[in-house]
Amino acid sequence: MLTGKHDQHFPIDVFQTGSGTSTNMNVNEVLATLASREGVEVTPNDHVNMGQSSNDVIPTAIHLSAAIAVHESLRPALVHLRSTIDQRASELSHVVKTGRTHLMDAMPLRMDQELGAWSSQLGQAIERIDSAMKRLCRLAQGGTAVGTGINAPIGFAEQVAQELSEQTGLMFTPNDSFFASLSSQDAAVELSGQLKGLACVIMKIANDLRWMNSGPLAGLGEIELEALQPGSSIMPGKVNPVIPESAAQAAAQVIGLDSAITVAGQSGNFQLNVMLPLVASNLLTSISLMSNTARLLADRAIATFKVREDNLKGPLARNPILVTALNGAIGYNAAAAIAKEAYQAGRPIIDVAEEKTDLDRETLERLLDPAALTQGGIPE
Ligand SMILES: O=C(O)C[C@H](O)C(=O)O
Repeated sequence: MLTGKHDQHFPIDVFQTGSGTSTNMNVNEVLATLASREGVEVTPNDHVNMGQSSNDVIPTAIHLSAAIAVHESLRPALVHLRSTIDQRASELSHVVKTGRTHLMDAMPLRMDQELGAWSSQLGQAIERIDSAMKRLCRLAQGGTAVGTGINAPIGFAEQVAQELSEQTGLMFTPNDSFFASLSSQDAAVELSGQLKGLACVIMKIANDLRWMNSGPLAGLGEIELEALQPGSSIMPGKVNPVIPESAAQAAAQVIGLDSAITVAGQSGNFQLNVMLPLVASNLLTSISLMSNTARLLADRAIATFKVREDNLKGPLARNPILVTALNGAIGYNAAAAIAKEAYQAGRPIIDVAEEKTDLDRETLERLLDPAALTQGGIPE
C-alpha cells in the first residue's frame, strides 16, 4: 500500500465523517483484502483494527504525517532558502541602497542588512516550527474510543510509539493524556499557526522582491529577477515576477487553510474532535505548499537575481533624507529646511547644506556618506 500501487482504492472524500472513520476503514479494508489475496484470513475490524479506533488512529496519523513532512521536506527546504539568502547577502554586502519606510525614501542601508532581515525572520520561523514539533511527536495511539484505552493491550501505546520512532528517526511518545489527544487538535492548531507565521515571512520576501524588481523602466528597478516565461499573452517582451507571485499566492492559501484549522480545532465535543479529516488535509497541504515555495524562491528568485547597481546609486546620492545625519550637528528643524529646499530645487543635499550651515564640505561629505550611515550610532 505504501508504494502507492493501490491508491485508486481510496475514493473517500476529505469532507466525510469528522472522526475519519471512513478513511480508517478504507485502509483497514484494503489491507485485509491484500492479506486475503496472499491467503491470510484477515478481517478489517477484528484484525487490522485490533486494539485501535479511528478516534486514536486518525489523530495519530495527523501527527505522524505532519511530523514526517516537516522533518523530511519543510525544514530542509527552509534551511536551503535561508542559506541561499545568506549566500546572496554576503555577496552583496558592498551594495548600499535607499531604505524605505511607508514605501517612502528613508535612511540608507546595505543590501546584506536588508536580506539579513529575511534570513533572521526565517531562522525564527524555523525555531517556532521546531518547538511545535515537540507537541506533534506526542501520539494519541492507545487511547482507542474515548481515551480510556479500552480494548487495547497494556503497553500497546508505548510499543506503537517506539516502532514509529525506529521507522522514522523521530522521537514519538504516547501523549500524557489520551483524553486530550482525542478531543483536541491543539498541536495541529499550533503547527498551523506557525505555518501561518511562516507564510507571512514568505509573503514579505515575495513582495519585497516584486517591488525591487518593478519596472524595468518605470519602477524601482533595483534588481532583475531571472526571466522564466513570457509574462504577457498580449504585451510582447514583458517579463513578470512569476515566482514571487506564486509564492505570495501559496502564502495566502496557507493563511486561509489555517483559518479553517482554527475552526476545526474548536470542534472537540466531549471526548472527540470531529473535524479531523479537514485538519489532516489542510495541514499537509500547507506544509507541502511552503516546502515547494521555499525551494522555488531560493533557486529561481533569490539565487539568480541581478542587482542593478546603477539604478541604486543615483537615488541614493540625491536622497534628501540623508540630512537626518545632520540632526545632531544642526538640529531637526534646520535639517528639515535643508531637505525641503533640496527636494524643491532638485539639488544634491550636500550643496544645500554647505550653503545653509557652518559645516565645511569635508565634514559634510563625511557626515552624509551613505555607506557610513548604514552602521548605526551618532554620525560625528
Ligand atoms: O470509528 C471509530 O473507531 C469510532 C467512531 O469515530 C465513533 O466514535 O463513533
